[in-house]
Amino acid sequence: MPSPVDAPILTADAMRAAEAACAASGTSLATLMERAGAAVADFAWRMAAGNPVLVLCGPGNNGGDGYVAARWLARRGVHVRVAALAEPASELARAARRAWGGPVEVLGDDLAPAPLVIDALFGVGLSRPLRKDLAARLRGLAKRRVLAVDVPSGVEADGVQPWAPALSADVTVALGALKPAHVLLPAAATCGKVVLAPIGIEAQSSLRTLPRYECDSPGAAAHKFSRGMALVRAGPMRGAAGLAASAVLRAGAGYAILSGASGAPLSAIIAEDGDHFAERLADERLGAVVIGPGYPASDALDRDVAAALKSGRALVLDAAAIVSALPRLGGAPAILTPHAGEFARAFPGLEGSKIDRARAAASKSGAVVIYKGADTIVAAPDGRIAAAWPGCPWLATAGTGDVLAGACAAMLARGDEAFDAAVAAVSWHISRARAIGPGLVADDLVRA
Ligand SMILES: NC(=O)C1=CN([C@@H]2O[C@H](COP(=O)(O)OP(=O)(O)OC[C@H]3O[C@@H](n4cnc5c(N)ncnc54)[C@H](OP(=O)(O)O)[C@@H]3O)[C@@H](O)[C@H]2O)[C@@H](O)CC1
Ligand SMILES: Nc1ncnc2c1ncn2[C@@H]1O[C@H](COP(=O)(O)OP(=O)(O)O)[C@@H](O)[C@H]1O
Ligand SMILES: [K+]
Repeated sequence: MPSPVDAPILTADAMRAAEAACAASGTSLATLMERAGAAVADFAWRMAAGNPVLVLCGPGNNGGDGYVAARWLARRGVHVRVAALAEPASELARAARRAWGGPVEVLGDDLAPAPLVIDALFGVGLSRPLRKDLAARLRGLAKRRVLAVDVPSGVEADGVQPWAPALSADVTVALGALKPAHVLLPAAATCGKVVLAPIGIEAQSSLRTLPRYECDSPGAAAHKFSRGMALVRAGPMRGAAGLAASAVLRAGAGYAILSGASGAPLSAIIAEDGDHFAERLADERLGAVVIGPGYPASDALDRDVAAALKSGRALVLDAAAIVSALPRLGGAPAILTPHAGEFARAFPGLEGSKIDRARAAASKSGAVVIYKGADTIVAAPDGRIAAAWPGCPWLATAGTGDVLAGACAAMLARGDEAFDAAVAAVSWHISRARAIGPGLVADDLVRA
């Protein structure tokens, strides 16, 4: 289910800093917790639809949010029970429990379930995986509707550790901002629908979810060259380059040239056999060049990559062209589009979450990196990052990456700077895939 659009994503440390800044500017943490619990209660009230609710509270402030939510639900007439894993360990959580004032059951093996379970056991403060006995007890509550407070308990918020929650959520209420775990696998797949409760925190972040894709119509005075010209270099597997060239046109550029192929899937593409690549690279109207789709590592690829780099054009480098170009990029405007295998070859030894690794790759290469996959991350060398979860799983089929490379070139040729072009291309790709849905093959993405 789509995440909130263009929403801030904060790590646990950044969240704590935002929380502290909020406190320093006069909004107490107790107020934030009150807002958080009230927001959770609001979503829970709608989800429960009149049915009883069971709130599971942990020892920290995530548990504190749970006690507050229970109080608000009871006030709205919901039949709500609370079960605690342990005594509250923070002053805020203790106060929230006192204010709840109702009975607190023990989260033991014999705990009776309820149609809606609110998971307020652990949030961003989780410091280790869930104990096996607790995980087993929680699994006994599965098959109920689950609303997770901030993150499903057991998930590490920064998305570095692959720890699994015992209960997958139907809805996760992200407090103040999204966390990396909401947009990175494996955790993201356990969050269900993620909704954002702003709670009044100033959540500034250069790490955000994808904006909505918006396609501007060409201006009334547009012509094919003003809409942008892109050149796709074909390797031995012509079909891949043909998909990329088709995507150049479908994603909104006005003119596509396929160099090194005698035919193209669309008649509108200028297909050129023979060696006119260098000549085309010199065309002043050229806005972007794609190399890599269907072009395995070879001396010929290295020569073409070198020529493209020398031309100073904005480049989209896919597959083997990424490793070929990397040592020679030198700050040239470029978008790299590696999938996981290509990323590991191009950027070995990086650590941290997928976001951390994408950020490091962009900073190291000086290029915009689209680290593809079900949880695609777009990273710019200046630190801007866009997270594309959830994508469209129907894209897991051959040739869709070639289409994405062509779409990147279209956005560059239309005049976007590299990060904006990459973000627009990823949004275009996913929105198109969603519109097609079941049975999608890569060619469908570039049909009318
Ligand atoms: N940011 C904001 O603006 C706001 C944040 N708010 C809320 O606060 C949440 C963060 O609260 P938090 O920092 O108190 O941490 P939390 O997640 O409750 O857990 C820490 C406790 O769990 C324990 N513990 C850890 N791992 C464990 C394990 N595997 N198994 C067992 N125990 C384990 C740990 O103990 P220890 O590690 O010391 O043993 C400690 O006692 C945040 O997610 C949001 O819901 C809102 O209230 C208001 C605005
Ligand atoms: N499970 C998935 N869910 C969403 N998107 C996916 C999934 N698997 C792959 N994709 C997307 O599909 C595309 C596949 O690209 P790639 O692996 O390069 O394929 P190819 O080289 O065959 O074109 C990428 O844009 C990737 O993000
Ligand atoms: K939780």
